[in-house]
Amino acid sequence: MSQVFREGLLDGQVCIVTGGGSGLGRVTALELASLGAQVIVCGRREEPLQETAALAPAGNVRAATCDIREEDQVDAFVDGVVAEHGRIDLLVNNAGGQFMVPAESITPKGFRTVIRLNVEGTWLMTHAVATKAMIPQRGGKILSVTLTPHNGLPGMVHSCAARAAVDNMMKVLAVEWARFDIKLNAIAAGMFGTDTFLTKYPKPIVDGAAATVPLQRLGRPEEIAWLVAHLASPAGDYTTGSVIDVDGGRNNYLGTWPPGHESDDAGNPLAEARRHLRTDEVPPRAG
Ligand SMILES: CCCCC/C=C/C(=O)SCCNC(=O)CCNC(=O)[C@H](O)C(C)(C)COP(=O)(O)OP(=O)(O)OC[C@H]1O[C@@H](n2cnc3c(N)ncnc32)[C@H](O)[C@@H]1OP(=O)(O)O
Ligand SMILES: NC(=O)C1=CN([C@@H]2O[C@H](COP(=O)(O)OP(=O)(O)OC[C@H]3O[C@@H](n4cnc5c(N)ncnc54)[C@H](OP(=O)(O)O)[C@@H]3O)[C@@H](O)[C@H]2O)C=CC1
Repeated sequence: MSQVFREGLLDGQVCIVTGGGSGLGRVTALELASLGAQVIVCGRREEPLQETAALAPAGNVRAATCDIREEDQVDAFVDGVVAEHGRIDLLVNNAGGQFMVPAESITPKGFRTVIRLNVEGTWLMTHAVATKAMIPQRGGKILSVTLTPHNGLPGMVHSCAARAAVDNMMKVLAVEWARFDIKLNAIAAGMFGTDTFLTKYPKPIVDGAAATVPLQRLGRPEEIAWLVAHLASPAGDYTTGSVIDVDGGRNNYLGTWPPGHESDDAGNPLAEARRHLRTDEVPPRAG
């Protein structure tokens, strides 16, 4: 049962969540399912997908393997969903990722790997779902999980380039496909305490991550899932072409306010002394 939304909010919707076998994708798939949607999760590995399906009490999550980088697999997967359910209401492009290394150490193959997964994989899924289901049925929603801060993450130049491309892909398609009533948005995630996030990156970076967020904590996966559910519901019907940051404020400032050297002894932000104008200093009225 959802902690936020009413039961049955998404009854009848058919939703795909890529990368639904773990982390943000799993929690999102289960939230959509708890609201009555039929959810199909895909990823490369069968086992974690089946685990997600088993976690849905109503049995309305189905698992299917699909590597989003492979055109044939994407076509077969989307054809299968349309054959079984007749329509697709929501695609969540959540599958993605990268490795963190300094730019000068990234090989051409490494750069291509990340671009191929995040840009081409997202495009293949988006194009297949649109052409096979949403354009013919005249409607649907596509959400792509990307990254903040938008001015870039050192150590992840490939992924930052890729996610900026996806942000823009959603914006352009929101204009082109408005004539088919397809809404597309990006959800730019900050840092969320998923198993991969907590184990993949160097420990000092993970340990120090919350301190770089104005709200001083990592995101909780359900905070992505709730936004997806909101946008999937009628509350999201007028939102398209947006990049929505869910990052505890991190896109706007890399840290808390005030930083140590800009605070007084009590930790309050420094402020200039208020200047009181004398009456003979008041500027004359214009005109
Ligand atoms: C701390 C700030 C975090 C900011 C917020 C972001 C958080 C997150 O996104 S958390 C969730 C992340 N989840 C993932 O990244 C999961 C998906 N990722 C992957 O599957 C891999 O990381 C992938 C993107 C590299 C793709 O894997 P795969 O297709 O299996 O690719 P290979 O492992 O075969 O590697 C191909 C190629 O890429 C280069 N490479 C891979 N890893 C590294 C590395 N650690 N350092 C340098 N280069 C790497 C390399 O060129 C590989 O080819 P070979 O050298 O021939 O192996
Ligand atoms: N956690 C965080 O702090 C943040 C995460 N993000 C992004 O959010 C998304 C989810 O992240 P998170 O849950 O933390 O990470 P996970 O590593 O848990 O999720 C990635 C998922 O994508 C799947 N996947 C990877 N490659 C492919 C592929 N070629 N085809 C199909 N599925 C694939 C994986 O399954 P399998 O290996 O079985 O294929 C896995 O389930 C990712 O795009 C991530 O980069 C963005 C910002 C912050």
